Amino acid sequence: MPAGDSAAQEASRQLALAAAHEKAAADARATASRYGVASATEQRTAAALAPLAAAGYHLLADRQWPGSRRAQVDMVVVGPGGVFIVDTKAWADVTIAADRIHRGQEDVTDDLMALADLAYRTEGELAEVGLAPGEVHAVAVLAGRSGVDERVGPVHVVGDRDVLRQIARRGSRLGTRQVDAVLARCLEWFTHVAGPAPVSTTLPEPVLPAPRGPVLLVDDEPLLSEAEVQRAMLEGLMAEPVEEWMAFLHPTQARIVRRSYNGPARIRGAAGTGKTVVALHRAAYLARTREGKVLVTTYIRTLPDVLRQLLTRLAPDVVDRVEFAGVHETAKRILDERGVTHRIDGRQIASAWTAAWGKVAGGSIIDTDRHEQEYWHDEVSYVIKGRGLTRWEQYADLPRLGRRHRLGPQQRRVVWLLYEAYEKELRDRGVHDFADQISLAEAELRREPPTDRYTAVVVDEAQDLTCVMIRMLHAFVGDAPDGLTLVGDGQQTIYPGGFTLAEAGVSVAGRGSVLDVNYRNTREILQFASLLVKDDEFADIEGSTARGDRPTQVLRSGPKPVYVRCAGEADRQRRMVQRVHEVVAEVGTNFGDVGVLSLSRRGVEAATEALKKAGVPVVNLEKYDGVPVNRVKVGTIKRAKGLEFKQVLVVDLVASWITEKADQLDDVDRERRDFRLRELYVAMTRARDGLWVASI
Ligand SMILES: Nc1ncnc2c1ncn2[C@@H]1O[C@H](COP(=O)(O)OP(=O)(O)OP(=O)(O)O)[C@@H](O)[C@H]1O
Repeated sequence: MPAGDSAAQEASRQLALAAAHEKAAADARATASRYGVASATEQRTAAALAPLAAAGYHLLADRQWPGSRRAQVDMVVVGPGGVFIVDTKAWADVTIAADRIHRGQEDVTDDLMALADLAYRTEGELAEVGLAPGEVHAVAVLAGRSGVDERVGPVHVVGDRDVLRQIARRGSRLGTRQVDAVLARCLEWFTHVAGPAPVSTTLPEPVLPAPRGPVLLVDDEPLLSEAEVQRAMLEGLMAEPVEEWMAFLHPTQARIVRRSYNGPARIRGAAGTGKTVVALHRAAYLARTREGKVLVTTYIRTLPDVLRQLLTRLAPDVVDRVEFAGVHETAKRILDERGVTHRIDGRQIASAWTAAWGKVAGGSIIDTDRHEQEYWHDEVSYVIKGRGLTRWEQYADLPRLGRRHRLGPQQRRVVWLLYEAYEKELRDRGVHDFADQISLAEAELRREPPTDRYTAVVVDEAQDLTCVMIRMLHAFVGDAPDGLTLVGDGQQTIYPGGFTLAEAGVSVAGRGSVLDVNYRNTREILQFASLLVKDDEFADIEGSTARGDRPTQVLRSGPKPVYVRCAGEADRQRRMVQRVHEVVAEVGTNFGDVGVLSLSRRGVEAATEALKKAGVPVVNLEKYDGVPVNRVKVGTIKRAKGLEFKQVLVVDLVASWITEKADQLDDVDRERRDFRLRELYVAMTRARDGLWVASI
């Protein structure tokens, strides 16, 4: 090869090398400038958050992005207000609209979704120590901005002047013990970044100029004045602390809240095991993670108000995406929206029943002194209408689940005639009863299925619902994943009309979860109440005859329940008033912590009168909506479903109800006894600390 050729080759090699160096230099400069901005803005966020350390927060910096070898999390903040995964963005020209975020023309929403995904995975990790999912927050901080308070999906977008206030205002949701548990888990989950990535030595290291001091702020403006910092911190300190269960759960509960069920699911557990707690957290979780509204419903009309109050404190961010309504209210809304006329008129309904009874049943073989008319009314309302029966053949040999008193063909025939007559009387008066309201709504939803009215339906105290009610609620969501969640306890079944989910067209096979730690009652109260139902069997909605779930753990203990045998009604009222005065004299117990419960309305009236006469402030449970009020709550046991009180007084027991032997009773009395004892069991398990039962 001629010498000139090799010189030319070497020259071009050198030129190529020089070009490679130039390119490497340009790349390094670009990276450096990115790091420069990032570190300056991150430092600014860190400076903004620093005052949180004085309020029990831990600021974790330089943490690895779990699951990624290179990416880092700017800052993880763990403290009384929960866990915040903070990512600072040095983005100019940011606009947020319709759940998307743009940087100039560029849609950078996906960038934030990576943060959302990390928060979601972190929720799962921290559920293992019991942290409720709503306590993990993804926060994107816009450097140099203030007055920003937006959401892009699950990510909270704030300015760096706002971030302190946004975190501090969460207040005190976790105690020190819980913060420690969460922190320990976070330190494992977000590992410390070991050191810088190895540097390639192919190119000679450049000689760097001496540093001219750290770059701390993007601009010279101070981030927040001392007064602003104090104001932000004070807001958090003034916020009322939430109850423990609102932020911290048993790991089993936390896992169930987030569990994905590929269709309708059932969550069961004995009284006081946190079913309502899980139902509320799950509703919030579903509202947070899905588009659309979540319905929380139950049979008792007044309970949804109480649940709404709780969710307002538990998950204020999503409370407006969760609808609370009793099943009848839900049916009414559908009928009103769809223009289906229906008229409910209590007086007309009662008169239709009386007329039908008089025409068909009075003096017949079902009109005996073994049953009050109420029994047959329940047979029509719950067993026939509740199960949606419209043809005699359906009823003729129907297994009447949960109703022990067997009916022969003749009796059934009369019951059916009574039903027919009652329906005619209702129609003649132009009215519907409450069971009609449900079946009309169910038929309407079947006729024209709703497209996206609710993304999920969560039913609390599901054992109280009739078959048609379940069908109606199922129609909202069908078998969609996580669509229908039924939460309840068959042991607390106090209405007749048992049915199986198969009959309602719902399958929860393989999608069941059980809670088994009692958080509410003391061991002593639970032992006392459980005696009532120790040999009880009930028709379970999953199709078997079941015995109640028993908690494997009862966390609290306290004084033994008090059972008093009174000389008569007057003596009972006197002792009841005395007991109320005794318990409110205890430290930490007020009138508002006391529930006086009765099987009958008559018992409620008598107790109310006696308490009022003694100057004790009372509120009827029918009027109680969960807003704390310092009055003794008086009501029927049915109204007390799902509620709890520090002190419970059960005021209209008859001694023989407890002592009578089940095997010495016939079917009629046995059935009556089963329902009565289950109802008393519900009453007694409302008590957290103290139980007082009076009989005559
Ligand atoms: N993880 C928890 N930590 C602390 N308290 C809890 C927890 N879970 C539940 N509780 C408390 O236990 C009590 C019972 O909870 P909840 O009302 O949800 O039970 P439930 O199973 O729905 O009861 P029931 O069926 O008898 O109505 C409530 O006071 C609740 O706050």
